[in-house]
Amino acid sequence: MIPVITIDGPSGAGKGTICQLLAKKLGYSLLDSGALYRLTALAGQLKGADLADPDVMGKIAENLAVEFNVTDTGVAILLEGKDVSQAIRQEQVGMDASQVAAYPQVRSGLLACQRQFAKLPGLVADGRDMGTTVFPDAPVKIFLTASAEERAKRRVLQLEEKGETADMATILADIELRDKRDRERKESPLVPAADALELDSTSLSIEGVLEEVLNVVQQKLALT
Ligand SMILES: Nc1ncnc2c1ncn2[C@@H]1O[C@H](COP(=O)(O)OP(=O)(O)OP(=O)(O)O)[C@@H](O)[C@H]1O
Ligand SMILES: Nc1ccn([C@@H]2O[C@H](COP(=O)(O)O)[C@@H](O)[C@H]2O)c(=O)n1
Repeated sequence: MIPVITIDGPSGAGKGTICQLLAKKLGYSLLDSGALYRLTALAGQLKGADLADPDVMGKIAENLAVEFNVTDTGVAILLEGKDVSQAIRQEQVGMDASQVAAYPQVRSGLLACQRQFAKLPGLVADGRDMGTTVFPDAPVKIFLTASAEERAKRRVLQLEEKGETADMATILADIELRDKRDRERKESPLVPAADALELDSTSLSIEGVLEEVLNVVQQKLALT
């Protein structure tokens, strides 16, 4: 069986950061499922599609021409051959991704693509429904949270580090809207899997979270 570690949770909880560090440490592959929802939204925008049409967006999701190329500096994400690694990180693309992610047609359109990431020696999967829907049999499931205020603070710092201006009140409102959509949608809502370990990172450093996660992984997978 391929060992899959799922880390789900709301925006800005630190999933991406921890998943990257964990995958590197264990030599596992990495699935950034949020990138697939962002790519679907961006592909829709570039094609001039109606983002409010679930059937149209579902077809776009199912037929995404995407490549993840590992480079010395990180992962280059290509959409139809064009590097969109930066473009998909824009706040507006994140908001559009959160809109189209509520459509069952989009979620089912991305399922097979996500499951193809599971390869030996193992996979670290980052998202909202990794432990509940995409990899329900994963042996290690973590649900990573932090207060909305702390997550907004982290996002503001992250944007400022990239040289962008960020308004705390706007970012907090965006985070709360995304949380609401993710938690209240009918299809694969953001909820911890029954067998997930919940970890609140509000007052933990990145190193502190990684240490706790590694402890859980070592216990569950009996790694040395
Ligand atoms: N425990 C922590 N303490 C302080 N800052 C953190 C912590 N974890 C992550 N961060 C920082 O918070 C920001 C958001 O983290 P990250 O992108 O990993 O969150 P995420 O859960 O993947 O969000 P999203 O789902 O929206 O992509 C980053 O700048 C990251 O360095
Ligand atoms: N498994 C997932 C992953 C993401 N989403 C939605 O996509 C949006 C963008 O994700 P990021 O993690 O890159 O911020 C996010 O706001 C979710 O609405 C999802 O539904 N399921």
